[in-house]
Amino acid sequence: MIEFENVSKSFWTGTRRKVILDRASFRVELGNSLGILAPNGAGKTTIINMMAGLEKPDEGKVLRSSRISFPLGFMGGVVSKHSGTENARYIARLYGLDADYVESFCRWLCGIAEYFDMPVGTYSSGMRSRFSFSLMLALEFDIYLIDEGMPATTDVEFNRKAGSILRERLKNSTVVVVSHQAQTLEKFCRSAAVLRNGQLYMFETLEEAKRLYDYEAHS
Ligand SMILES: Nc1ncnc2c1ncn2[C@@H]1O[C@H](COP(=O)(O)OP(=O)(O)OP(=O)(O)O)[C@@H](O)[C@H]1O
Repeated sequence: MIEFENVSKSFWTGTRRKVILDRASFRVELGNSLGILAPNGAGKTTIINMMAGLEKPDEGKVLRSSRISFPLGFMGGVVSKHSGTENARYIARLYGLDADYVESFCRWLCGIAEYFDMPVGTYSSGMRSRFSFSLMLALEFDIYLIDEGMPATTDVEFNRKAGSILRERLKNSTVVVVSHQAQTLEKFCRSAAVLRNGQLYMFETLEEAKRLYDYEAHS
């Protein structure tokens, strides 16, 4: 579970304070995949980073009691001068997993041929996206964090393979997806929330969340 307890977060832009969350409290429960709808710049990435523990709230607490992934696309743990193989094996060991399995799973899924043995710094942005998505799916988490603002892959075959593995994984785990469009959430999420005026409004269904989101967009 991830629980936000009275969390406030804002950024000072030099002229004003940009509020992302204002004493917001909500929970992500295991087994209830959540989609968060918010317009661009509202703070989707910041919230995902707080869930992952990469960013701290200004006030309040973020309680994390499950195995929570790094955000999809996050390359913080990946060393550019090392190859895909070396990174996959190193990260497998960090998570206490079988390095042979993680390496071969990533090699198979990301489909970047000989580049898997080349330094990650030489990868194109599409290759990097495929590598980080593959790595995330090779590790086992209870909650997967996906920021659709991250570079998406344009490789149709990869998207199909990775999408079906993610859907399979979601039978036993939970996902949090943030997006500015409801369509992205439809595939993965049962419930949904709308980020608005520093609060996260939770709904049981995506339909209900869409109603508030569309109303906001047109008012
Ligand atoms: N370190 C920072 N200092 C100042 N402002 C910041 C900082 N980080 C983010 N912001 C601002 O906070 C707001 C929310 O940023 P965030 O990246 O979380 O939004 P987002 O909803 O993910 O945006 P997008 O959909 O465009 O990716 C933006 O206006 C951004 O410019």
